[in-house]
Amino acid sequence: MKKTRLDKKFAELRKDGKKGFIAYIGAGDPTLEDTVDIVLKLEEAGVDLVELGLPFSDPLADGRVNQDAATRALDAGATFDGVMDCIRKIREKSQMPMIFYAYLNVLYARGFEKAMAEAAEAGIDGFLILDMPREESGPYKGAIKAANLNNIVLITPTTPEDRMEKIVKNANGFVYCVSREGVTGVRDDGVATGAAELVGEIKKHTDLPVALGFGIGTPEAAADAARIADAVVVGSAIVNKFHNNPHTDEGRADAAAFVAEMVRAVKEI
Ligand SMILES: O=P(O)(O)OC[C@@H](O)[C@@H](O)c1c[nH]c2ccccc12
Repeated sequence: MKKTRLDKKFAELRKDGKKGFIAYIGAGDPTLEDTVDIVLKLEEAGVDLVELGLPFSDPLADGRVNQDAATRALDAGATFDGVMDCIRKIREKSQMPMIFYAYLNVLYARGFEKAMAEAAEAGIDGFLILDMPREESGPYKGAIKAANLNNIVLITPTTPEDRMEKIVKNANGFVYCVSREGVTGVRDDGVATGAAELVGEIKKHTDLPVALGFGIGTPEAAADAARIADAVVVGSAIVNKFHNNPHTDEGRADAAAFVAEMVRAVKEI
């Protein structure tokens, strides 16, 4: 596999002894034009990698904030083609690594191979297919590889260790460690207890970087997560901030400043 922008970014972070900051937003929330603007603002804020959720009507792993973001995107008319155009527009201005978070249904409806080829051509570096069990992934793995895309996988606190070993063998790019049970969403109790052990377990089975996410929404929690893992993922807190702020240059700059503060906390540990 040829190195993607994502592979290069993690190699660079490792070399510099720095932790990564990963921001999640819903593609098309509130519109696809806004997504172009928001992604560029995230890059300016120092984010290393952006995860874009492909809007889907039944996002079963997502909490309220991300569900609402997907609904706003669908209501505003975000389509698969529209999202690809949005990625192309971002790529005219940015080479920041970007991956898609997707539910299999959306890709299956498009035609899985076609979806992979189109996303890669538009400038996406990888996929995390949220509801694809390892046991069912056989027919899809080849298409992800053929498009030279990273195949990111999820490990959760309920993943048994023998299964964890098999899941990470399939992965490249990084492994996403879900810090707690349940769905996405900010919690006010900081990083879940047990997250450090879980990251340690994962690292027994892979040399890939491990990113820790779920429930992180403050600079303090982000720094705590960065002490445990190679990268930190923040989703709902960022989605919320961009949604609740006025959709003006000033409002966007304020939301970006909130992100920059968390990035700083991660880089300074
Ligand atoms: O929102 P949180 O709690 O900050 O967690 C990150 C999360 O939003 C993002 O990584 C994500 C969005 N949708 C998902 C579905 C499954 C796992 C992870 C995700």
